[in-house]
Amino acid sequence: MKHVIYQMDIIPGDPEANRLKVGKWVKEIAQKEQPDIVVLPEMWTTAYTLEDLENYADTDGEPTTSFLQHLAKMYHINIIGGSIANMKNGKIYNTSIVVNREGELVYTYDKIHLVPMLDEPVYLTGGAEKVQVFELDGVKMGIIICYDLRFPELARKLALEGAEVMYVVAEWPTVRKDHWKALQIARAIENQFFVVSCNRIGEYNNEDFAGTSMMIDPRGKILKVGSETEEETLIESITLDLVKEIRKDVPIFKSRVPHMY
Ligand SMILES: O=C(O)CCC(=O)C(=O)O
Repeated sequence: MKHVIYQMDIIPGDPEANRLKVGKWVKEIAQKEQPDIVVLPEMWTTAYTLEDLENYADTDGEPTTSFLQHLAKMYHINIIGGSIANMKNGKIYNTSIVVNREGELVYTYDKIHLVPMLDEPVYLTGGAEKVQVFELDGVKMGIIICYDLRFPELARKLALEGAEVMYVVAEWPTVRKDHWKALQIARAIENQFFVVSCNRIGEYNNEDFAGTSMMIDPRGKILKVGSETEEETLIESITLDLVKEIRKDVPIFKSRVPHMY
C-alpha cells in the first residue's frame, strides 16, 4: 500500500486557501506517484485559530467532506483527511474524515481527548462517539488525533478490533517533540501494527510545530521520517504481511491476560 503524507504548513484562518493548496498537491502527487492512500494533518483547513473558529469551521463537515470526496473519486485514491474544525448543533468538534477511492465517506471521528495545554477544551467539544476501525481496500485501520496518542488504551482498542494500520494526524508542538517520536514508536511496538503519522510544520501564535511525520512498521522500525521544519511529501509503501509475521514471532495478543488487569 503506497502511502503519501503531506507534512504541510497551514495558512491560518483561510480554509479556502488551504483547500486550494491541498487540491493542487493531491493532483500533482496522484498523477506522479499513483498512491493508494494520502494523509493530511490535523486542523488543516484553519490551523489552531481557536478564538475565531466560529467563522472558519465547516458545518456538518461541509464543504470539506465534499471537496475530499471529489478529489478521491477524481484521482482514484483513498484519503485520510486529517481533521477539520467542524460545527455541529452549535458546538465545534475536531473531526477526522476518511474517504475511499470511490469518493465514499467511510468514517468520521471527533477527537475525544482535548488538549488542556492548547486551551482546546475552552473552544472545542470532545467527541462522544466510540472509536471504531474502518476499512480501506479491504484493510482494517484506525485513526487518532494528536493528543490521543498519549492514551495507549485507545490505540489498543483499535488493535483488538483488528486494525493493522493506525494513522495519527497532528499539530504537535516542537516543545514536546521527543514525546511525539517516542510515543509513536511505542504504540507501533506494543500493538504490532503500522503507525503512519502526519504532523504540520511551521508556526502559529508563538507555537512551533514539530513535523517529523513518520511511517513505523509493526516491529518499531522507522521506515520514513520527515524533517522538523520543512514542508515535505513523504512517500513509502507498507507491506501488511509484516503484521502477521511479528504477531507470530512475538505473540503478545495470545499472551494477554486481560482479566488480571
Ligand atoms: O500532547 C501533546 O503534547 C500535544 C497535543 C496537541 O498538540 C494536540 O492534540 O493538538
